[in-house]
Amino acid sequence: MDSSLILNLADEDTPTQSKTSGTQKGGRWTDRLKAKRVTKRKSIDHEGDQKIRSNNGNTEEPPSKRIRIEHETSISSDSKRPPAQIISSLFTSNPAIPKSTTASAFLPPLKPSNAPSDTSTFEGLGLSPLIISHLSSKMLITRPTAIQQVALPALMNMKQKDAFIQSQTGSGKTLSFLLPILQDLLPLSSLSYIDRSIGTLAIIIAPTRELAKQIYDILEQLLTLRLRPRSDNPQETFEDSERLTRWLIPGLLTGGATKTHEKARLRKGIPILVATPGRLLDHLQNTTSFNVGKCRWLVLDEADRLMELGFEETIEGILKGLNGRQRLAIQAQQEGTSTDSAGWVWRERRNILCSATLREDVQKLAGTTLKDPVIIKALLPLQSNSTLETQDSITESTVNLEKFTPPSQLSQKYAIVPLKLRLVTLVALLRTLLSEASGRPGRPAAKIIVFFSCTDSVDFHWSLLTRSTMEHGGSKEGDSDSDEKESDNELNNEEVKKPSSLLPQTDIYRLHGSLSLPLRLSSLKGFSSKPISDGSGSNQSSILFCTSVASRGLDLPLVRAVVQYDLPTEGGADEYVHRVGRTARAGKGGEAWAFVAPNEEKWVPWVEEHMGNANDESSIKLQSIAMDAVLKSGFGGQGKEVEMRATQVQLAFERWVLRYVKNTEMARKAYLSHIRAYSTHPSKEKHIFHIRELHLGHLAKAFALRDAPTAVTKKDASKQKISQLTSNKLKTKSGKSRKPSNKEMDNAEDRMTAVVRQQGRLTKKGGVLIAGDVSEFQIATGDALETMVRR
Ligand SMILES: Nc1ncnc2c1ncn2[C@@H]1O[C@H](COP(=O)(O)OP(=O)(O)OP(=O)(O)O)[C@@H](O)[C@H]1O
Repeated sequence: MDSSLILNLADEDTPTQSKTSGTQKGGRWTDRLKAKRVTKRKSIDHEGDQKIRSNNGNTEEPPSKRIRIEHETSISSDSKRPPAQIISSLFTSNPAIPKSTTASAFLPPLKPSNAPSDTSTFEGLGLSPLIISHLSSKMLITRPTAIQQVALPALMNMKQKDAFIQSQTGSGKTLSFLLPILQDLLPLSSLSYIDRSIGTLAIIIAPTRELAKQIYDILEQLLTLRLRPRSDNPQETFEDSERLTRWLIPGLLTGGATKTHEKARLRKGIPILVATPGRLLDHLQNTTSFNVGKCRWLVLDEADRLMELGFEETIEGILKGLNGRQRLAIQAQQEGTSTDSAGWVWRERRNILCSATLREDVQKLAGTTLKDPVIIKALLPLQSNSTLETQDSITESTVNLEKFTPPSQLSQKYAIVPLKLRLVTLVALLRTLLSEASGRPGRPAAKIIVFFSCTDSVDFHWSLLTRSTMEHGGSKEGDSDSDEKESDNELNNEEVKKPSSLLPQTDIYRLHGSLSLPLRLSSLKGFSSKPISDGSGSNQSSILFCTSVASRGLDLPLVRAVVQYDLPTEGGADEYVHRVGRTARAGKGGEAWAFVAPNEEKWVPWVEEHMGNANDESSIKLQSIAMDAVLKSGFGGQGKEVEMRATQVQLAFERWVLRYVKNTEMARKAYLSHIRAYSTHPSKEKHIFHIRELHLGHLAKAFALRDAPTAVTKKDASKQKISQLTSNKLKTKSGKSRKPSNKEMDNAEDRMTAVVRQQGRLTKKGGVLIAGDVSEFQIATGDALETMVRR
């Protein structure tokens, strides 16, 4: 084996001091290198004990030193010398978990705040019987939610003006505006000349393509509406009757199709249009056949997101375009040059803004878009004496009246997890959440969403969990090199779904903004589709790994839990509420989990305070769950066995990362991107999330790296130039990348296992790791992890 192979892995845990003390001046370079290695190994032996002391009264190294990782560590393929990687136990040298946050009392879920009403009916609100019957027979919607109770009468009253709808996540805002639009347009079906060439009568703007598609799908469902049979023929069924909504063609303008294709559709006429802002403005400016002169409704959905994405000017352009075209259309009719609208009743366009929050920027948008708006919102929590209200203007008191809160039935939990243990705790938590759903006949399979900080982290964790196994090689395709080509192991950009052997009967999907639109849509469709039975009576569960791209507005049915593995870097507490709002929708139950590092514990009271009033008895509280309990329920076993199993899982991940250079590079890229994302927390959150507080060596473990991968200096980190730093690879002398040998990997693992065993944390019987109580662990497959936990 080539003894000149160099692993350019940096070691953040070795004090800079040790580098200097181990520096031998003069002599041959090989001697200098040997001296450096000896110093290095010594420092590794004391890793953890010297660097970051535990909470037993010992001090921690100042944060500024922690992020200085400056020297390279060499690795020799000489079997007598263990590779100089950091081989640390997962369970030592972790910062203390504050006692107050190890576990808190069970908080019983409250009455749902976004559920359909028990008492109110759609009939009572004045909705057409035709629409009511369609809602109940085709969409299984029988009673209105709180926001629908107040929005429908207000919006169906044509004397009312522009409106602002504000309500919790999952409370049914979409139907609050779609139903009044439908009720308004339906009577036009009886006009003799009506067909799709009437042009666009209603436009709904959504900030992203996914949201636009979701609204379009609901609209399509609504527009399959049929009128009652008009003939006396008893043979004719409701289904056979003429569909008088046939002219009400829904359309989607998101830039997904070619412009020529979109233009052709617009020329034919699209009476109800769902669009993203940029594409809509483009057609308003450039497509002369786009007939919007008679447009009666304009809805801006997810207004807060529209503002965050910088669409303010685009929306101003859209308003100008619509107003201009309407003026021209009226003028043409007055001058008798228009023939398509004889008898048409012109009506001023009604503008509606929907948002879960009424922040300053949303108020600004309301100011430019809405004329004397009425505020429509449901005061929550919805109790028998609660009020539903409309107000005549947006005032300061309106804005401050309520904080943006998640649905009250949502169970919100958090666990304080040291950085080194994040990865294994995530696996344990997912296994627990899945196990609660599996194996129980009649229960639907679990759907879980996991949020990561950035695209690279999503891709890395997706690859890691879907390709690694507990088999010795750590890689799915097999143990020997011949079984698996490195190229097969690369991330395939066309793939969004894969099963995971660590999470039985589960497909993992991924979603982020760097995927193409068709892939994003197919990922969402796959994740939210009905679970397929595997023939044994149990259903396939699904997990979605995603960035914040999935936090707003997406209505993914029956999501059982939302896990915020990385807390939001943008959008503060509101973003947290949007993310958790992907579960507990329309009165259903749900769980939200947040991973909090020990140094981030101030986040908990901070987010609680932002969601509710601290002095109020009914203020929102997050329940603390001890990390040990999560590990135990995920991996099973008693006492130290839990730690042993977690260690085995971590080792499997590390093996996979080391197996191919591509894997290592993916892990490093994700690690660096994560640090970069972490550094973007706004300054007002720096007292909670400061990059100086990140222990980079421990964080590396969370990316299954045995070392912090690069020479990250404090200066560089703060300047966010991390990505530009040299990436570390196993290199040959000639500079070519190579993967570590099996021996190198085994040596590293033996040392890690030895560290754990020395501390009395690992027991071995006949070479087999022992497990305790099997019944704790409910998932069963033929995988090695299951075999291990069942022993
Ligand atoms: N009256 C109702 N009864 C039962 N389910 C309903 C009712 N109205 C809406 N829903 C369902 O509730 C879910 C959430 O609706 P919707 O997506 O409109 O919520 P939202 O308030 O817009 O949420 P977000 O703020 O997260 O975008 C959807 O699956 C929808 O079909």
